[in-house]
Amino acid sequence: MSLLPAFLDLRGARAVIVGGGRVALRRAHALLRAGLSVTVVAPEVQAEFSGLPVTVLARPYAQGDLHGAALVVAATPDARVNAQVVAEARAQGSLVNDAADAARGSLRFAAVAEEAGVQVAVSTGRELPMLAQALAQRCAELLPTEAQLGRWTAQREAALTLPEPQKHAALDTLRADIRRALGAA
Ligand SMILES: C[C@@]1(CC(=O)O)c2cc3[nH]c(cc4nc(cc5[nH]c(cc(n2)[C@H]1CCC(=O)O)[C@@](C)(CC(=O)O)[C@@H]5CCC(=O)O)C(CC(=O)O)=C4CCC(=O)O)c(CCC(=O)O)c3CC(=O)O
Ligand SMILES: NC(=O)C1=CN([C@@H]2O[C@H](COP(=O)(O)OP(=O)(O)OC[C@H]3O[C@@H](n4cnc5c(N)ncnc54)[C@H](O)[C@@H]3O)[C@@H](O)[C@H]2O)C=CC1
Repeated sequence: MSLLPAFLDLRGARAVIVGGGRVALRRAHALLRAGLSVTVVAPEVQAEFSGLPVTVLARPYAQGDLHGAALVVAATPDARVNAQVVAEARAQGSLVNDAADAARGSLRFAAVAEEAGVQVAVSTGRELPMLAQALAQRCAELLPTEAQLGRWTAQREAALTLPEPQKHAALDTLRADIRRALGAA
């Protein structure tokens, strides 16, 4: 069995992060980049949170804090608290990540390479973040520039307006150009 590789559009959805440490901060950045509205619940939060557009509830997690959250992250060092968060999230049908024990949650975070909307996300299917990061870094070296993406997109759109068999030929040429640029056989 493998995980479902998918990219979620959760713009505007509510996310709750329980815990305010280094891991919570990384998760907050990822969720904000994806347009979610983030609330952090933790008695103490990293100073960097004050510069982010997040709502901070400066207290320990309590049952009910996850109400209305489409996505939940449990990122405290206390396995019992994380388990309560995962249970509440699952009971209300939210996606949930347990930062200390990924197998308990329904969502794992990936290492990501990104350029102008092209995203390559790596999961190792286990807990080997250094491999995920190294793979994402290699992928980042292959990502086309925004200008190149613009040219290829325009080329494809122009090809789609052609009648057959010119359309087919133009798409084949573009496919070959892209594969050559990326060093794909
Ligand atoms: C299962 C998973 C969590 C999930 O997604 O549910 C997980 C688990 C664990 N990570 C640990 C440690 C660290 N992880 C990082 C960094 C990243 N970790 C990420 C993903 C994942 N980490 C998921 C699996 C990914 C996969 O393998 O496919 C990345 C890719 C994405 C992200 O977190 O945003 C992100 C790079 C972000 C970037 O580069 O931007 C650093 C910092 C660093 O390296 O700089 C450290 C500290 C150094 C170290 O200890 O290595 C520990 C030990 C904890 C302990 O000490 O107890 C566990 C738990 C365990 O292994 O039990
Ligand atoms: N997935 C990953 O990449 C990694 C996961 N981890 C795991 O994630 C957990 C958190 O790691 P860090 O962020 O480094 O920890 P940290 O020690 O920097 O921060 C812990 C945070 O949890 C908060 N907290 C403690 N009890 C709480 C409660 N009852 N309710 C709400 N908040 C509470 C603290 O106030 C603090 O903000 C660790 O247990 C570790 O096992 C650690 C490193 C990487």
